[in-house]
Amino acid sequence: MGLTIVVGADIAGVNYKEILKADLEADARVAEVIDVGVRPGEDIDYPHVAVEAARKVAAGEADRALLVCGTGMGMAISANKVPGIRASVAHDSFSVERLVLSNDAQILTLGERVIGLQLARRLVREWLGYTFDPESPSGPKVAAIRSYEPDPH
Ligand SMILES: O=C[C@H](O)[C@H](O)COP(=O)(O)O
Repeated sequence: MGLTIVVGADIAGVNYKEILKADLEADARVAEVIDVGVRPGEDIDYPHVAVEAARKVAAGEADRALLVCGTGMGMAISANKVPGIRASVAHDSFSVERLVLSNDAQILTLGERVIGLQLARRLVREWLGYTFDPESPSGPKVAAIRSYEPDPH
């Protein structure tokens, strides 16, 4: 079964978001892409977009989210306010791998003002290929993160 992925951006990340969204829609591993904005030309501050996307993931409406702002940092900080969400910026191949395989993060954030477009596209392609294994040595560490949630589950 294909992945359902939420995409979102602020005004600083919307150009990459539109391109990455098209890449995701063309990828056979993706069943559905949910775009929470912004639309090109629209200006909504990144925390609102990040939390809307993260809530969809936390509610089980989507498997993952890809969020783009100027640096990726504000999107990650904001998304992590939603209980159960693990989000981080990752701008290199190894970090993207470990974000899923070590940290079971559901949200990848990218910075349009930091990395080139072709690297961003490559990283998103790679990101789709990773699946966390709860039986791996990283499993208990992620369980430990979850144990600090206000409502551990
Ligand atoms: O993390 C924040 C993002 O980079 C955002 O796109 C830009 O935020 P700023 O306008 O506050 O620098």
